[in-house]
Amino acid sequence: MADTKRKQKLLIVGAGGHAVSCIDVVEQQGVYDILGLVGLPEEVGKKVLGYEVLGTDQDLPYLNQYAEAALIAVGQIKTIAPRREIAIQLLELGFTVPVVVSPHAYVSEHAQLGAGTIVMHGAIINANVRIGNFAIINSKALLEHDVQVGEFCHVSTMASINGSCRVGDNCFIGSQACIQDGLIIGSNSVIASNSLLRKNLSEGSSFVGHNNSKND
Ligand SMILES: CC(=O)SCCNC(=O)CCNC(=O)[C@H](O)C(C)(C)COP(=O)(O)OP(=O)(O)OC[C@H]1O[C@@H](n2cnc3c(N)ncnc32)[C@H](O)[C@@H]1OP(=O)(O)O
Repeated sequence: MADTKRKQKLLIVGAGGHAVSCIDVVEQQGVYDILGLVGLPEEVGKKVLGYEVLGTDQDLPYLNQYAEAALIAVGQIKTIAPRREIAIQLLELGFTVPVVVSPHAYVSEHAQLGAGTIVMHGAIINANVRIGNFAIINSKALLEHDVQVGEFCHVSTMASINGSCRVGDNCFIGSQACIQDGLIIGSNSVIASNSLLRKNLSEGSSFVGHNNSKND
């Protein structure tokens, strides 16, 4: 018998590069039908991978009639402000904010993912990992056993967060950064791509390079 179960409609909020990657993950996951995107005024009408930018964030109340769920697909490097503002708006309007996980990622059954979080292709999330709401776990990122990552964090492509690390809220971990096991990274920190972190970081830190020496 044909599968008549209707897929839930999902709105993609954001229409740039990160949105392109998010669409691919949503399509591969196969759980939602993408209604379209929300973008900047100058992006309205353009198509991204065949999906139309239907309006701006001003149109979210209207679009909510046609899509129950929404995914924030605005990227995040130096500031989380746009993602946080959109999250507040979506929750106030009553959108559901699902967890989106690529079928090409490995997520342990013993891991917990917060609402609105996306896990992209090739990521590995090992046992006992806990991730907060609205995080981006980008392609091929590795979160090892017992890691905790707060809300609104972006763990970028191929970054490695080793066992038992604790990352606060609103952090950016750049592409291919490596965090030694057991470290604590304070909230609102930015770690540049390719960095090697061997010591804790206090809240609001900006870190570039390698802190190899005990005297750093
Ligand atoms: C799928 C995706 O695309 S996800 C996105 C993936 N992208 C990334 O991971 C890259 C993210 N960006 C970074 O890591 C940036 O370096 C940031 C955000 C930490 C800092 O950016 P900015 O504030 O613009 O700093 P800027 O690029 O001007 O560099 C400042 C200085 O630090 C140096 N620097 C910056 N990044 C690095 C790095 N990763 N390693 C070594 N040195 C660096 C620069 O050479 C520059 O040095 P100078 O002042 O002597 O010239």
